[in-house]
Amino acid sequence: MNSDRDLDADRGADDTLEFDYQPFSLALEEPLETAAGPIDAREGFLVRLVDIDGTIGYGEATPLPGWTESEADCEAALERVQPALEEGGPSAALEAVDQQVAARHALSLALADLQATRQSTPLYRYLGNGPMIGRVPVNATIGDGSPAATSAAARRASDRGFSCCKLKVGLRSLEADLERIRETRAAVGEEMALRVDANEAWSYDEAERALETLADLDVAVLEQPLPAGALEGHADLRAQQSGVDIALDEGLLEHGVDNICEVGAADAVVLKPMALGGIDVARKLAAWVTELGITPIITTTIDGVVARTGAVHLAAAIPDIPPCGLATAELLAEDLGRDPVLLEKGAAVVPQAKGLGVDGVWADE
Ligand SMILES: O=C(O)CCC(=O)C1=CC=C[C@@H](O)[C@@H]1C(=O)O
Ligand SMILES: [Mg+2]
Repeated sequence: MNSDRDLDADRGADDTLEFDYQPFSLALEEPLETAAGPIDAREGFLVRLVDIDGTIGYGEATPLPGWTESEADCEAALERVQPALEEGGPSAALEAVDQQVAARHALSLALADLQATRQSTPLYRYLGNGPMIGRVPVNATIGDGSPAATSAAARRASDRGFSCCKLKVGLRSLEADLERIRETRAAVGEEMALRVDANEAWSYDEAERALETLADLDVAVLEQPLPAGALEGHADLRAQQSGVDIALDEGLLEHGVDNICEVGAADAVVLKPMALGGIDVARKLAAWVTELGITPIITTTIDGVVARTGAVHLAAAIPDIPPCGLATAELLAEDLGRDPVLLEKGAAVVPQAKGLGVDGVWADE
């Protein structure tokens, strides 16, 4: 990717970058029930960089307990950005927030949006220098609920053209979850790709038992069945060769790519740019795991329009990306501004305007 070095090379113009941030709070339509607890609102900070010509770059930090630094640590990191920019430019500012992934995500996204906007190129092309991409495939995200509610939600997704659904499991007994998946498969037919995400809730025995039924029900991916620490356990599940891919999400944050590869713990990894420190970090990880034969899946942490759109551009910069967890706008009851990403037949239509393609989000604009 072009990097903040481009901006540093432009120093002069960038000596006068102005950084600012605004807090926000977004309610969800209804809580997303996960095995790690419900997510009912998302609080964070919208950030903005303005250069001497008035060109703007937006970023978003939406900390999520368990996944990123706390809101207080995030805000403290954002406070360090302006002085660091004045001292040493964009690289120094990124270094000042290096240990706070949500804050770094916000700043690096604002820098990338600014630079892509200056180059009059959509963010995904600035990131990847690749071909024009019109759309990226996305999955519907379905929280815990009764078998009837789960299968009805999957059916609605199918009617809207989604060809992949991810179901949250792990809040009820294994048998009850398997019943939900059985009913869902019956409701959507065999064309729909199904994934399940247990958010670390299962024991090894439960996961092993589950795999047999999941394979019978043609579930494509089982995400984070065991606690993040259980690297060998995930490797053992993979060794069963059930036909169901094992994906690591929390486990990637805990162990990193090298350790996962060493023991062969994953067929796929879930990359949440806002929990990894930025779309630049996530993109490098995606390229690295692809080389190693592991599939990257891009998702959000149920964020506002700025971070979500950044994740769509990231997915568009990755060749042959499988369905990604990017259809999360509809889980929110409100947003920071107009969504430039249309969802059409199970795909996100990638904005082709310059930069992120997000505007009108700053409170006094
Ligand atoms: O991947 C998706 O379909 C949407 C994002 C998603 O599922 C998650 C977002 C935030 C927190 C988590 O509970 C969850 C996940 O574990 O992947
Ligand atoms: Mg997950």
